[in-house]
Amino acid sequence: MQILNGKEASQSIKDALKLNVAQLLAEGKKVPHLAAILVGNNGASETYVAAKVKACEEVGFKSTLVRAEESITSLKLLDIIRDLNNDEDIDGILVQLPLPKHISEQEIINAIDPDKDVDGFHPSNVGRMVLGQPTFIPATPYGIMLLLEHYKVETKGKHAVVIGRSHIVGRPMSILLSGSGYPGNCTVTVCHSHTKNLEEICRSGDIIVAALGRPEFVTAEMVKEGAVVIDVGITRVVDPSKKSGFALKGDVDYKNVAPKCSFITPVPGGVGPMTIAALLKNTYHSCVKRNYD
Ligand SMILES: NC(=O)C1=CN([C@@H]2O[C@H](COP(=O)(O)OP(=O)(O)OC[C@H]3O[C@@H](n4cnc5c(N)ncnc54)[C@H](OP(=O)(O)O)[C@@H]3O)[C@@H](O)[C@H]2O)C=CC1
Ligand SMILES: Nc1nc(=O)c2c([nH]1)NC[C@@H]1CN(c3ccc(C(=O)N[C@@H](CCC(=O)O)C(=O)O)cc3)C=[N+]21
Repeated sequence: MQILNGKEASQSIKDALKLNVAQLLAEGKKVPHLAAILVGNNGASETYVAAKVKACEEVGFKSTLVRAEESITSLKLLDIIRDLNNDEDIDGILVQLPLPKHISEQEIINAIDPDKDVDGFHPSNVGRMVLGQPTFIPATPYGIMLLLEHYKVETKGKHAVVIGRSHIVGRPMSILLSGSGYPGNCTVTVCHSHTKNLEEICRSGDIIVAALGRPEFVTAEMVKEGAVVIDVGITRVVDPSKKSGFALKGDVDYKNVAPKCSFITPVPGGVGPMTIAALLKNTYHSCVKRNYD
């Protein structure tokens, strides 16, 4: 069993980006600039956005955090996005999800300039991804592809089972794994809450991507010997023994599943850090494409 260490792989991506930034500076060019919009004060969202801003600093990008009250109207939020779209220095715009219920996420995403949509959530970028055209790939599935590549995990001809069909993880993951080229060329089964015989389907998976958000859902009985298991899920569960007061749980029963795997991602330290590294890569490419291509 080998651990797919997202902390390590993301560090090597960040090291490469640092060199890219140094090169831009040496050529007297501007550095990549990411704007993150955080609405309300959801604890998990605060943590993730803080981690993204910190990662920007680490590699020498500029970052701007725009905070808005939970009660902000759609119109006001659209104003913020319009200003960021028009700001020439900004290369990437990210609206941290989920948004408060009174705001339509799709309406907000549609307003982001697709050339600055480093999350890859805009319909034009989703369309480009489906067609296999160069575009911003959503950070979590992109990070998983980079992780598979980093560890040279074989994917060609494998049966990949993706649990979850969300627009930010499961759906794009299934499209990327079924695409041609490496890592891809898988035969993909997408599972969701209406899937029958999910256990049986999982057992036939050479690769399992668990992205449903149910702690320890994937048990040892659902995993075949030698499988590759990617655990996307992160759920905070109350744990008084922890300093923070909570523990992070993946969608996989790691202790019992890991011994059966050829490769597995831990939580934390697996997909999470790769998501951030992928976002930085998208932001760098946006900067180069917008300014210097
Ligand atoms: N590590 C990282 O970087 C990231 C981690 N995450 C984590 O990944 C998890 C999933 O996130 P996200 O995709 O946004 O979640 P969503 O809640 O948007 O989607 C969950 C998906 O799982 C399906 N599902 C739910 N319960 C079951 C079940 N019992 N059996 C089969 N399928 C089920 C749902 O089906 P249906 O469509 O039928 O409702 C849905 O398609 C969460 O824990 C989240 O915190 C998310 C983003 C990034
Ligand atoms: N517009 C938008 N884009 C996103 O990419 C996006 C989003 N909204 N909403 C929520 C999800 C979640 N997400 C994570 C990012 C990093 C970690 C991460 O770094 N996790 C660490 C642990 C962090 C901790 O301590 O909580 C790890 O797994 O090691 C996790 C989850 C991005 N998302």
